[in-house]
Amino acid sequence: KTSEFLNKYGRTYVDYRDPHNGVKEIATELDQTKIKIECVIGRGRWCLTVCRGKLISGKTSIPVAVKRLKEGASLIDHTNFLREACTMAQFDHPNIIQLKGVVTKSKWAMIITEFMENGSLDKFLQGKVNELTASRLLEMLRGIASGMNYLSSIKYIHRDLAARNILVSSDLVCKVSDFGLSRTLENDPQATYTTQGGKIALRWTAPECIRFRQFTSASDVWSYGIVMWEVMSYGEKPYWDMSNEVVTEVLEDGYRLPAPENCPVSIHNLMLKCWSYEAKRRPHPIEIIRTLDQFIKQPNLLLDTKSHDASAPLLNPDSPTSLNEVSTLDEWLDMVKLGKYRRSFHTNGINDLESLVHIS
Ligand SMILES: Cc1ccc(-c2c(C)sc(NC(=O)CCCC(=O)O)c2C(N)=O)cc1C
Repeated sequence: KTSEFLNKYGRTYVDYRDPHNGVKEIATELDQTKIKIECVIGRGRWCLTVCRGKLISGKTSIPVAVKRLKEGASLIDHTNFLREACTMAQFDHPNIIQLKGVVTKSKWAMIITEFMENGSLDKFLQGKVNELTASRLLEMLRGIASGMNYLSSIKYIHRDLAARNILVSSDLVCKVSDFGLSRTLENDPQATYTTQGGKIALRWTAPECIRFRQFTSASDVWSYGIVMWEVMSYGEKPYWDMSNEVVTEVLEDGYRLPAPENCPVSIHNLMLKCWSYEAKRRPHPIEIIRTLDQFIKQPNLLLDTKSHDASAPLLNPDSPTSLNEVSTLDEWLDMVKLGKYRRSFHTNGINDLESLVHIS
């Protein structure tokens, strides 16, 4: 059905304005009696649950995940819910979560997908700190880049690429998830309101989206760069406990996240390219795939100097940072234009050059 649809409409994505009708056209209506719910694995808003279950077909059954929406849910919840199904039904790629079908003819509306045993990527990595090889991490990143490239090829802009919205299968294949909702970001706990009233996950969002709401596939590439940083730092929170205001300021001043601990400089350089202020200077997803393929096939290319400490201050790749040229911390802060963050350094116990040298 999906391939017919995409052939009929070409490789472009269709944004269903009325998913209540669209879902019948594009998604497979499953027989509710063939879905056996086993347990709840997650809860969204009061009306939404995510369950593990089995989809029975003939004598066999396959593990599935089931998002269920209660009958009493609002029209907006129902519309968002079915929009996610309409969106997923149009995708067909190994790194995009696969829709098995929907149930719309019961008191619970359901979206049924493949079961992703290892759950969300951020939590998976937080439980595996320093346990995965660099090539495994790069393979995961390559899969996500491949999924992002596919979305870009059918003109779908995700708007909320983040490790929390990537799912991990039992064999560690990463798949992009969380569609439909990314139109509104309503349910993303990391999303906050901008001064103009929009809702975005600021730490993952390109500057032009924050300032002008200009979401494009190039702004998805910025978010992908943050996902790269999350993966290489095993699920660390981007910009740590810096406030959203300070994050916005440091980015405008040209600062970027430093390389995570043990992250090869060449991988960090790829992140920095994804964080080019100008959208047109960011790499196309296909370039990202080719670069990662090179590093996976020739790991010796990664034997460049590794970053030795994750707590180094945010990098401004264009400014001098030599400590030989100053005699006090305040002089150094002014030299690297970090004077306005003096308080943050002091509250974090960095009061003199000695303590600064220690962290860097
Ligand atoms: C439409 C859709 C999108 C995503 C999912 C989904 C989650 C939101 S979370 C999870 N899988 C896990 O968390 C695995 C947990 C393992 C365990 O605790 O036993 C999935 C998923 N697809 O597997 C679900 C749907 C329906």
